[in-house]
Amino acid sequence: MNSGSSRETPAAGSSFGRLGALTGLVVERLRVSDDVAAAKFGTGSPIDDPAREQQVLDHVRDQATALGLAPAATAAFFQDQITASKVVQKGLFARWTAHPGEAPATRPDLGQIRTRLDQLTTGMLQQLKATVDVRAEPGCTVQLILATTSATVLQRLDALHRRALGTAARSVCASSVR
Ligand SMILES: O=C(O)C(=O)C[C@]1(C(=O)O)C=C[C@@H](O)C=C1
Repeated sequence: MNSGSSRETPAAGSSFGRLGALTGLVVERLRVSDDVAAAKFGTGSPIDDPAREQQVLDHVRDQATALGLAPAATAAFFQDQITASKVVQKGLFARWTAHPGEAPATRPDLGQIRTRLDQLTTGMLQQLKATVDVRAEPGCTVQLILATTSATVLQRLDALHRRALGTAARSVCASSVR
C-alpha cells in the first residue's frame, strides 16, 4: 500500500491518475468477490448476508468518524462496493450454473476471504481520505474515467466485472465522501 497521497502512482498495473490507487482497490475488491462466489457456490449459502453487510457498514461509519470523513456518504460508498460484489457473485453463479465445467474446482475459506475484504476496507478508507480534494473538484469525473478505463484495460476486466466496476465507482465523485 502506498503512503496515501492522491497524486501518488498506484500499484503497478492497477490504474492511472489521482484516483488510481482508490480505483485499484475497488477493482481488487471485485476480484476478491470471485473468491467469495467460489466459497459459496454449491453450498446452499445465499449470496446475500445482511448481518455481515451491517457489520461492514457499521465499521466504516465508525472509521469515517475517526478519519474525519462523512459517515453517511462513506457508508453509501461501501454500500456500492457491496452491491457491486453481489453483481459479480450473481453473474458468476449464473455462469457456473449454466456451464458447470467452468465452476471452481476448489472452495476457498470464506473467513479468510473476509479478512482480506476487511484489509481492503482499511485501504479504501485511507484512499477516500487521501482523495477528498480531488473528489470534490470538477475534474474528478475525468480522473475517474482515466482510472476506471486504465484498470479495465490493464487488468483485462470482462463484461461482468466492468459492469460491477460501474456500480462500485458511481459515487466516487458525486457522493462528496468527505
Ligand atoms: O462476506 C460475504 O459473504 C459477501 O458476500 C461479501 C459482501 C461484501 O461485499 O462485503 C457482499 C454480499 C453479502 O451480503 C455480504 C458481504
